[in-house]
Amino acid sequence: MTTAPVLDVTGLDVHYGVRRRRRRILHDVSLSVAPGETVGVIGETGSGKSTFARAVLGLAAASAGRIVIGGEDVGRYGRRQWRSLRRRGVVQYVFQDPLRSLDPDLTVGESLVEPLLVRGVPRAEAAGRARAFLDRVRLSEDLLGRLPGELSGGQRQRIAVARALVTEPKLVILDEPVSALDSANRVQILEILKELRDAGTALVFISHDLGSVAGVADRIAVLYRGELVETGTARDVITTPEHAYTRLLVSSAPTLRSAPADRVEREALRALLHA
Ligand SMILES: Nc1ncnc2c1ncn2[C@@H]1O[C@H](COP(=O)(O)OP(=O)(O)OP(=O)(O)O)[C@@H](O)[C@H]1O
Repeated sequence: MTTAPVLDVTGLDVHYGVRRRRRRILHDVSLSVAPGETVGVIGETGSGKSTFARAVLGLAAASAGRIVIGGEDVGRYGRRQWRSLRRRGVVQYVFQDPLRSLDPDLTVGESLVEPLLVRGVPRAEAAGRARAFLDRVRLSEDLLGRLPGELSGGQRQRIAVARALVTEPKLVILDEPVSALDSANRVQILEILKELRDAGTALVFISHDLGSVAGVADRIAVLYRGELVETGTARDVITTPEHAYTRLLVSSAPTLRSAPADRVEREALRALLHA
């Protein structure tokens, strides 16, 4: 028996600008994510990663292609339908800047409880679940009464992760969730994501850093100049990268190689890419 994908993107094109300023940012991007699967989307700056996240969340308009989330074709969804999709716990998101994912006027407790109340969970149960999630992201209950502005960057991002996952949505899009954090916080959030992944939510983890994605993702999709040039299991993409750009990424990530990166090889790959 095959299970239906929780996210199914086919032939996605996104353009920005109008008339002579119109530029194609994404071209013919197709990606399918199974329930409970973690897919890493990696690419250099400007390759279109955030645009992909925005299109999947209905924040950037597709000029071609189809996006199906949890069995719903969201192509023509308006703002209200998107809100309903999030409220029904189908899709959630975490951005690089946690202040974009959190309401600055809600305390940590309110931020965690609100999505549960909206879904009809009784208040006492919602409060209990919020506390349990604080524990899962390794934060103390003392923070429940604080506002996002009264937390450190790492604490804020953990709250953003907890808020996105507290309703146990089918799909969470994480756009550079660890890029703004120091290395200790980065490692902790990656550990937390690994644990939460095992709870059954599908994650799309977007990052420019192959090293961050490698330990969390089941599959990796490589975006280069707006096109997906390679998709495969994390192991295959890292051990036998096919596209020259992927080989360059792998050779530039020292923690993924047993031997030090070879400069001559990297220069040859760059030359190949720009030929
Ligand atoms: N609102 C916009 N209007 C016009 N062009 C845009 C807009 N947003 C992004 N772009 C352009 O689209 C391209 C892709 O941007 P995007 O933010 O998706 O890249 P990215 O891979 O996420 O990069 P980064 O890693 O730096 O965040 C870039 O050339 C960017 O300048």
